[in-house]
Amino acid sequence: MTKNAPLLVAPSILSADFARLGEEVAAIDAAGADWIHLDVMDGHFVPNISFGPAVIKALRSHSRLPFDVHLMIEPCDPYLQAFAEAGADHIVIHIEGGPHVHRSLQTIRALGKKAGVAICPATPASALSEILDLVDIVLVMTVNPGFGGQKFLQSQFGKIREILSMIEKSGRAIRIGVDGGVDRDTAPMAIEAGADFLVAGSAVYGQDDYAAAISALRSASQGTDC
Ligand SMILES: O=C(CO)[C@@H](O)[C@H](O)COP(=O)(O)O
Ligand SMILES: [Fe+2]
Repeated sequence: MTKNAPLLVAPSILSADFARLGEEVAAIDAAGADWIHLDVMDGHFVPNISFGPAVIKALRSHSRLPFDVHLMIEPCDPYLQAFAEAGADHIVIHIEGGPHVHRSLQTIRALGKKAGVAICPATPASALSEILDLVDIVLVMTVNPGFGGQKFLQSQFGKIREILSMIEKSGRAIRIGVDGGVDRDTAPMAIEAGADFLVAGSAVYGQDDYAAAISALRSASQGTDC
């Protein structure tokens, strides 16, 4: 966990009831979420299709919480402005999403949004070394992106630790989160390794009581050294 960073919980609406998305966003806001995580999938970078800027724009009026938009699309550059205008507060792109990630991060910052980079399980931490000065958020994928409800890959713990150490050396206030398979069993280990925010889809929307589910994840930081 990065210094002085309280643990944040970002439920992913990928596991929400898509027929009632507005209500589902308002419900996790009321249940104590810190950020709303919105997974955008294109059927090309990942083998699934979710939703785009029009849906995000329609959801914007249902919560004032930061919209944390995880773009699993390739290319992303032609759409960054549309996501910014739709109401994204954070735009998280993939380090594997194209040859010009540096430029895409510059564009996100120029749009006045927090810039994030996500890293797939097969990509080493060292891939981040040349762009860390441009990011506010690092999202470590603890599943292969594309679907909710997958099993947390414990092989990623070493990478979380390595990225935390890179962040500490940079001296910048960069948030580091985990995404995929996060639940009350895996959250404490992810936090112990260095995560300071948790993205969780099924572990929140799969429960009847969203507030209890969020609070169970938040309390996962108790009992760790953080
Ligand atoms: O980005 C992704 C999947 O690609 C995630 O944000 C999922 O939505 C997380 O779902 P769970 O693994 O928590 O069910
Ligand atoms: Fe995600």
